[in-house]
Amino acid sequence: MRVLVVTAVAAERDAVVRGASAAVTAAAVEAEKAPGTAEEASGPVVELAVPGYVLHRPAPAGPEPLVIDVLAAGVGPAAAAAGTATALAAAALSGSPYGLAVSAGIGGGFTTPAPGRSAAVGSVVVSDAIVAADLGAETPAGFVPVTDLGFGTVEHRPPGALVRAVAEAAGAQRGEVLTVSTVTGSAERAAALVAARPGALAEAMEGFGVAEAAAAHGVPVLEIRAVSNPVGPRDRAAWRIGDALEALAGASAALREALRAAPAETWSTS
Ligand SMILES: O=C(O)c1cccc(C(=O)CC[C@H]2O[C@@H](n3cnc4c(=O)[nH]cnc43)[C@H](O)[C@@H]2O)c1
Repeated sequence: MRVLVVTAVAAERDAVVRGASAAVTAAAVEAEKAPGTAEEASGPVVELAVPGYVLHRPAPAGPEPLVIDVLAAGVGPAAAAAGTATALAAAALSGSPYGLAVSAGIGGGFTTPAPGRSAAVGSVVVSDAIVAADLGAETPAGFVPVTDLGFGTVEHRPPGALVRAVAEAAGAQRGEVLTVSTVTGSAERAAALVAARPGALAEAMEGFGVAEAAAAHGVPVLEIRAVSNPVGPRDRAAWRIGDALEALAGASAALREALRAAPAETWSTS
C-alpha cells in the first residue's frame, strides 16, 4: 500500500521520515529480509517531484509492499488541502494511487476536557474524528457550524480499527483533533471549544484540509498529533517543540509498524 503523510513544515516532515526510516530498519533486521547493518538497511531518503511540491520517501527495506511518502505542504487547512490534493491526484494519474492520507505534526493539547482526559505536552493523540472547529458563522445565538447553514461537512472519521491499531502501537490517546485557523490563545476560547466538542483532545491547523482532499479522492484519512503546548493562554515558554518532534518520530515508527501488522483489508471498512 502507498501512504501519503502530510505535515505543515519541514521539521515535522523530517521527524516523520526519521521515525518511518527507523521502523524500516528495525523491521528489516528483525525479519532478516535485508542484508547489512541497521544503517545500511534503512538506506537514503528519495525525493520525488510532483507539480509544486517535493515528496520525501524513506527507502523501503527489501521487497516490503508498504511505501510512505511525506510531504511538507505548509501551515493551515488551505495549504494542507492544496498539497494533499496535488499529491493524491498525481499518484492517481500515474496509476499508483495512495490508499491512506495521514495529517501529522505537532499540536496543542487540551488539558481540561472531560474528567480523566488530558493531552499532556510530549504525548501523542490519534484522531477518532477530524473536526473543523471554526468553520461556520457567528450569530447572536453563538457559533453555528457550516452544516447547520446547509453546507458541506465539519467532521471526517478515520477508520476505527486503524485508529485503535495506531494508537496502541504509539502508546497514544484516541480523541477528536480540532482544526482551527487561529491558534487558541485564551482559557475562554479553549473552554468554548471543549464545550462545543467534549471529545476534543488536541487542536492543530491542517487536519481538516488533508481530510477534505482525501474525501474528494475517496481515500481514508488519519491524523496524528504530538503535543507541543497546552491549548489556552499564550505562553511561549511552555512550548516543547523538540520533545514533540521526538514524539512525532516515535509515532511515525509506530504508524509504519501498525500498517505492516494491519494491512488495509483489515481496517478499510471499519
Ligand atoms: O504564537 C502562538 O501563540 C502560537 C502558539 C502555538 C502554535 C503556534 C504556531 O504558529 C504553530 C502552528 C503550527 O503548529 C501546529 N500547532 C502547534 N500548536 C498548536 C496549537 O496550540 N494550536 C493550533 N496549532 C498548533 C499547527 O498545526 C501549525 O502547523 C503559535
